[in-house]
Amino acid sequence: MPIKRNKITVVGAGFTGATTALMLAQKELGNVVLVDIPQLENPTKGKALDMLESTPVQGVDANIIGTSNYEDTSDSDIVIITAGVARKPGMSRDDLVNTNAGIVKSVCENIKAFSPEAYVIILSNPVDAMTYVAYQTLGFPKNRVIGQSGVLDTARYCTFIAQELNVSVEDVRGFVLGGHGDDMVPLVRYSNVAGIPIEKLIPADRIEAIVQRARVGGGEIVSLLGNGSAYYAPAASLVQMAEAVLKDKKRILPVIALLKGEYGYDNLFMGVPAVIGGDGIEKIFELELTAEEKAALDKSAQSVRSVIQVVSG
Ligand SMILES: NC(=O)C1=CN([C@@H]2O[C@H](COP(=O)(O)OP(=O)(O)OC[C@H]3O[C@@H](n4cnc5c(N)ncnc54)[C@H](O)[C@@H]3O)[C@@H](O)[C@H]2O)C=CC1
Ligand SMILES: O=C([O-])CC(=O)C(=O)O
Repeated sequence: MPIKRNKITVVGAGFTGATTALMLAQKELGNVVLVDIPQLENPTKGKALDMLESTPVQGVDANIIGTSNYEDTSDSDIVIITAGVARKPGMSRDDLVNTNAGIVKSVCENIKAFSPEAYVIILSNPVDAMTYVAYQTLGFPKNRVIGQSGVLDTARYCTFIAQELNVSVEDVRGFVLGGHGDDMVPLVRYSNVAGIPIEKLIPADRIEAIVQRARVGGGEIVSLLGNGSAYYAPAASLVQMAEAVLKDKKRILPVIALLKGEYGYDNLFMGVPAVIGGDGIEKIFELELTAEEKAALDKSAQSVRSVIQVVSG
């Protein structure tokens, strides 16, 4: 059998979807199929063709097509779901729940029919609840249904730490647990710069300010943009997750996973550190938490549960 390029479908050709498609191609991770609704078929084809025409300049080999026909997505290795509405200033991610649940459900019915073996990565908000909707609709095993929140939240947190210390982002390690809402839990105790705990480098009041800014980092961008939400850092996060699966990298990334007792939660989708490799979510890492950290995580879990309740009827 000849070796073939990976096939990656990106559903939703808006800001996050189009940016993700371009970044996937730029990293030569595979051929990309960009899907949007039939009413936007021509603009979707146009975006894909424009991206394709950038490949000779960049010296990368990746086919990119735009479509509204799921037959074109058949047998994708990975499907990334960005379809749905984005929030505007004054809205919370949870305000999108009913509209986006309908969209994610219909998208997943098509994925199930055309790419039954795919690994599926969900971005649409409120993303913890949308990962639940995807899991319910797809009926795929839990290792193949992965939500994106923690890679982005951690990237924001690490950006602010690097800015504070004026050091390379490459040397900053931190991560964020919990739901993708304003009560997410950046774990200060497990954050370091070149192995040095940040508590030894940054005063407590500045750490608290950084944690708070990371928690509302999505809202900061929404306020600045005025009509939509972040897309460059979210797309980069999706690409890192897809790359970890496609190259079986076994990266430890914070992802939204179905918890079956881990951290004391049962049947809840929420952000936790996990090994991401060729079989999707291969292992969830459980960390010891202080009483204060666990209380913060319980609060975040409660927020996620209440949104999931809206869509679970
Ligand atoms: N989890 C996370 O960290 C993040 C989540 N998001 C979420 O991602 C979603 C997309 O954001 P943007 O790309 O900025 O929005 P956008 O409005 O630019 O693009 C969304 C696209 O989805 C398409 N769409 C709607 N229904 C569809 C369907 N049934 N099938 C295929 N395509 C469909 C729309 O036509 C539109 O082109 C939003 O829900 C946003 O809140 C955005 C950034 C980060
Ligand atoms: O804030 C939003 O609505 C989009 C998002 O999830 C983020 O950028 O973190």
